[in-house]
Amino acid sequence: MLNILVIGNGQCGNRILDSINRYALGGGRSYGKLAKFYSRQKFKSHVETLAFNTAINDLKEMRFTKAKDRVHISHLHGVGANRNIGKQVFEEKKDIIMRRIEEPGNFDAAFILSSASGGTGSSFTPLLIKEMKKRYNYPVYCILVLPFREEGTLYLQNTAFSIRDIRESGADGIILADNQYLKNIGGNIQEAYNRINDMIAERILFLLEALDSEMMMVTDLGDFKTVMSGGAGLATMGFFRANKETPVKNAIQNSLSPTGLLFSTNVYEEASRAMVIIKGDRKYLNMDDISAEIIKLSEAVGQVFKGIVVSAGEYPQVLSVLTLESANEIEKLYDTALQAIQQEKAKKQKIEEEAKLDKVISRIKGLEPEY
Ligand SMILES: Nc1nc2c(ncn2[C@@H]2O[C@H](COP(=O)(O)OP(=O)(O)OP(=O)(O)O)[C@@H](O)[C@H]2O)c(=O)[nH]1
Repeated sequence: MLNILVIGNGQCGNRILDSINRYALGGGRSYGKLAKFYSRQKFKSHVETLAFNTAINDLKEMRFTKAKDRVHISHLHGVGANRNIGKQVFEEKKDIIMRRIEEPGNFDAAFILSSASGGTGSSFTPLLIKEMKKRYNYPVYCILVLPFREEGTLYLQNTAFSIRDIRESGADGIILADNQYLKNIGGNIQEAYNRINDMIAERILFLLEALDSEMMMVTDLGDFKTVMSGGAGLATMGFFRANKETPVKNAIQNSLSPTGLLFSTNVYEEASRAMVIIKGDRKYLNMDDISAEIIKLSEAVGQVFKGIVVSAGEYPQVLSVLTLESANEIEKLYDTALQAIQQEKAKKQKIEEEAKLDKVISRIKGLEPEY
């Protein structure tokens, strides 16, 4: 049995973690009130979850995560998208945070969930990973949510710097989910968040379950590590749940297409290594079709690990994990972020100039005009 630690940092990270716990408790949102009392989760692995936040209200909003797993790192009501303050708070409260991570014992792997663009999550995450990599020798993966591009200059510049910081933190890989890419999901903003969070949660839970399953064709944590160590340190995930009419080869294709992916990429051009896990009843798993799809992918990508989990009565479900050697979308995001940084810099200069003007004007302080 695998020992897994899942941490959610900041509001976005907390909410995705809560969605994971909701699924693990059996689904429906109405389960929430009971979570605090009947917190027996249906994880196959031994999974510990922890939520960190500077804003107590974000932690209170969680409904499916045990109260003892929600850790308030007190600092006003959040750090207001300021990563410098976030970093300072982390350093001040590092001992409390690391003690909480230490408590449940050792792990086989950890996953840290966060937005790239807010203040708390995006500043805590790289520092936390750095600290964990210093102390423990298990892999630490980050699941990073990119902002809607119209959310403003501060969020864009935070994204550019937090991706850089996480890459430099020693993280064993960054799995990207992009709000902008997933925004067509429909509904108002809260519904869109919930659905995006559920998509991420579903993929993580499927991955954890599969890595801890008896497989007909085996992929394990070792293969996952190999996949994640490929490419440029960035990855994404795809998933597709077939119905009776969907042949398994279409389910595989869909998990690799915009229908299933969490981030905009052409996997046949940008992926560097992949893992494809297929679960379902034997009668739906046509091995020739599966092999043909995997060969097609490995001809484009290079190394593809294939796992098959037999599950009686189920239509095929396919999870793909892909590391990327290039990411056109990230290049575009950095172009926009660069403009945002320059805009913020120009604004600051203007404020400084105005301050100079204040000084000039203050020279007549206490004086009256003489006529
Ligand atoms: N997918 C998804 N994105 C979210 C959610 N909540 C916030 N975000 C995104 O996260 C970014 C803001 O980061 P937050 O996680 O709210 O910020 P924080 O880490 O709590 O930091 P501060 O509030 O500044 O202290 C924005 O780009 C939002 O679009 C959510 O529930 N789901």
